[in-house]
Amino acid sequence: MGTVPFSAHFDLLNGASQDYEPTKRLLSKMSGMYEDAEALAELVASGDPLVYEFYELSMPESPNELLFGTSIVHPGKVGREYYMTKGHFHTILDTPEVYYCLSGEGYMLMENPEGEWQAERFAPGQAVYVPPRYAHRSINTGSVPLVTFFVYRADSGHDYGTIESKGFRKLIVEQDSEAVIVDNPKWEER
Ligand SMILES: O=P(O)(O)OC[C@H]1O[C@](O)(CO)[C@@H](O)[C@@H]1O
Ligand SMILES: [Fe+2]
Repeated sequence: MGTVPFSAHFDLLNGASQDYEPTKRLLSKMSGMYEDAEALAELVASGDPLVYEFYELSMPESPNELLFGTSIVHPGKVGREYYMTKGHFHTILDTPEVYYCLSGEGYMLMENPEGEWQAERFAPGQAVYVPPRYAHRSINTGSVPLVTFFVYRADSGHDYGTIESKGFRKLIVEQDSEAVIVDNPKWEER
């Protein structure tokens, strides 16, 4: 027996769902993921801000099912680096994902184990395809929440370990009031 048809509501502007509870990621849950450890410690000590949250459905972990929901990355920076998600590879590396931007602005930063990388722009109405094998991280470069709707194969799984230990090859930072993509100075060392 498979799942039964259903529908769910997600607000077009803020991504919130009346039907589900969000998972919240506070900055303290991301230590080591931003380049400026001192700025991170100060922010955590002065209130531990909410960096992002997501509404994700619970589905059977089957290749015949899809998982979907909304992701909300709040505006802000840690040092010069914009608020972002942890980012992950899928445990089943060959599974892709689609993100559709509902509101806000930013980037989807992607890289594969072969070292190819790309940053695709998020703006309302813009869909981003994350191909198989690409780690992905949403980054909010704007001043309002970045809201996206995502869909992926329900058995894909999340592999956070690689990104937690090595980071991404690139960072998106504010320089002269602009969002720019720079090399991650710590990437080679680890
Ligand atoms: O899993 P991360 O990297 O913390 O990012 C969260 C977002 O990515 C997803 O895992 C989907 O890829 C969602 O659950 C959530 O919106
Ligand atoms: Fe994903």
